[in-house]
Formats: sequence, C-alpha cells, structure tokens
Amino acid sequence: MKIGVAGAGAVGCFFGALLSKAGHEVIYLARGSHYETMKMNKLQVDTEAGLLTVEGEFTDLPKDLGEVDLVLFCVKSTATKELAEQLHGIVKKSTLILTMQNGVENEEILSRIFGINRMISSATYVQALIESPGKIKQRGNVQLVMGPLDFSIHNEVMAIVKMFQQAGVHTTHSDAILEEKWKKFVWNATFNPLSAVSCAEVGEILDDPNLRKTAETLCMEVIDLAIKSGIKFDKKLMVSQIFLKSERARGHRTSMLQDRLNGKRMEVEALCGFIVRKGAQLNIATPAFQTVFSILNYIDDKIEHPTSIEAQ
Ligand SMILES: NC(=O)C1=CN([C@@H]2O[C@H](COP(=O)(O)OP(=O)(O)OC[C@H]3O[C@@H](n4cnc5c(N)ncnc54)[C@H](OP(=O)(O)O)[C@@H]3O)[C@@H](O)[C@H]2O)C=CC1
Ligand SMILES: CC(C)(CO)C(=O)C(=O)O
Repeated sequence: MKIGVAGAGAVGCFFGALLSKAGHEVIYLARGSHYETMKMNKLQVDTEAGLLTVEGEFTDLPKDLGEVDLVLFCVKSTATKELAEQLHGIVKKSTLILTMQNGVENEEILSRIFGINRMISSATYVQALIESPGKIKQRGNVQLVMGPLDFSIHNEVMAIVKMFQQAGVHTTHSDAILEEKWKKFVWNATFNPLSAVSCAEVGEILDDPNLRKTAETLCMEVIDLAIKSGIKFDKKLMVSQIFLKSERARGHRTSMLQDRLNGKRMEVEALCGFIVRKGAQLNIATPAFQTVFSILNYIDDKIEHPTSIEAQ
C-alpha cells in the first residue's frame, strides 16, 4: 500500500517510520527545517524499542501525494481545513483518509471535504515529539483504536488495522470510533488546557488540591457535553476512569503544554473552543471551559503569535 503522511511531525513520522520499516512505500509531507533535515540526513526516530533510521521519500509539496492509497492525516487541528482543502484536489477519488489527530471535530471537517465514505478515524495513544529537526522521540506505550465513519469501508479498515498490527503497533478495530474518540477527548480536555494554563505536568495537577478540583470540574463539563451529544457515558464511572488513567501519566507534559513551551500554536479552538461552542448549541453550561478558553486564546493570539493575527 502506498501511504502519504500529511504532515510529517511527531505522530506522523513515528507511525510512518514503523510502516516504512514494515516494507510499505511511505511519502512524508513536511515543511521548514524539519523537512530539509529529513531530506538531507534521513528521518531518525528514537523509539522506546530503539533507534530507527528511515530513508523515505520526503517532500514539501502536497501534489506529490497524488498517487497514495491512504493518507495519515497528522497535522495539528489548527491546520486541518487548510491542508485538507489542498489535498482534496490532489489525491485519487479512492484514497482513504485516516485522521490520527486529537479532538472530535476534525472528523466533521474532513468528512465535509473528502466525503464520509473515505474517512477513518483513530484514537491515537502515543507520546511523541519533534526533538530537533529530522529527529522524533517516542516513549511509553503505543496503542491505536481505529474505525470507519461509514460502514461501507469496513473491509478496507480491517486491512489497514492488520497493516498497523503487522508493523508492530498494538491496534484494535472499533465500530463505534466516535465513542472511542470522545473517551480520549475527555482525557485531553481534562488535562491539556489546564496544563497549558498552569505549566503543570499531569502529576502536579493531581497533587495540587485547587488544580485537581478544576480538572474535576472540567472533566464533568465535557462529560455532560459528550452525553448530550449522544455518547453513552456513565458520568461517575467515566470521571473515576479518567483520574485513574491519569495516575499512569504523572510525568507527562501534555501536547498542548509542549506546544506552549515550544512557542507553537496550541489546539485551543479544537479543545476548549469546540466545547464552548457545542455547549452553547446544546444548552450545556461550560463556565470552566469558557474561563480556560479565554485565557489560552489570549495567550495564543495576543501574546505568543500577535503577528499572525495582524496578517489575517
Ligand atoms: N505528539 C503526541 O504525542 C500526540 C499528538 N496527538 C495529536 O496528533 C496531531 C498531530 O500532533 P503532533 O504530531 O504532535 O504535531 P506536530 O506539530 O509535531 O506535527 C505536525 C507537522 O505537520 C506540519 N505541517 C502543518 N501544516 C503543513 C503543511 N501545510 N504542509 C506540510 N507540513 C505541514 C507541521 O509543521 P509546522 O511545525 O511548521 O507547523 C508539523 O511538523 C495533533 O492533533 C495532536 O493533538 C495525539 C496523540 C499524541
Ligand atoms: C496524553 C497523550 C500523549 C496521549 O496520547 C495526548 O494525547 C496529549 O498529550 O495530547
């Protein structure tokens, strides 16, 4: 199978590298110094299981993904619409799109652009980062839960699940993938924005009584929203599962905190903005998210990236 990685950052390069090593033809779409370093010196992935050096095909031109059968869609949610619109006119009509992103709104945006019958989604459990241009670091357990948004591509998805399994990734299939995504979203919504506001690791949030209380409030708000959106969660059980799971991630700096510390745009809109907007639509109160959203949005737009706003 010919696979395109769009864009090839931490998550895309990690999974792309495993598929390359398993013998698949993988083309990596990246940009900037990360792209230039990979093109010149190959891709290096420092995984929990050892160092991988990948001699893939690297490009900074979306048009080079024209012949792929599957796109691993791995940009930050801030770039979803822009890159999807570029790729839509380029990839084949039969190309399947697998979003490995956090959040629960990318599926909707991508389905609108590519059509729901080409869409696969995964709840992506991995801890990876771009350590320096051309070099990815991954630590901890890796797991994918994958499923189609439309049942008509069930068989194709089963083949892709098998492909990831054969590449050594613990991958399972789900016919209720949006439920799986919401489960992960509840965890991310509980910890990512709060960690980005406070610059605290997950363990520090758990140990500080005030931060912990705020995390619990955020968790309950997002679960109420999930339930009102049609996801079948038991609220009490879900809260206890989220906090139990977080005990295993005590030393983790969430991806949103990493983005803030690295001066990158945070996925504020895809997490907090979505929750506030959807809450207003469905008549679910989300005051804690509104507070965190206003602070993070201000930090992201006015303090960290003031010029990108002026340029719009
Ligand atoms: N990192 C992690 O451990 C996890 C991340 N996730 C989710 O996965 C998604 C991806 O995260 P992650 O891999 O960390 O993000 P990264 O920022 O590391 O990777 C995205 C890459 O895509 C590049 N890119 C963006 N737009 C384009 C474009 N138009 N053309 C070419 N390249 C482009 C970015 O470049 P540039 O930097 O220049 O913008 C960046 O290198 C997010 O939704 C995240 O929340 C989920 C689980 C774990
Ligand atoms: C917790 C983790 C690493 C899970 O994959 C994540 O999704 C994030 O930090 O955003």
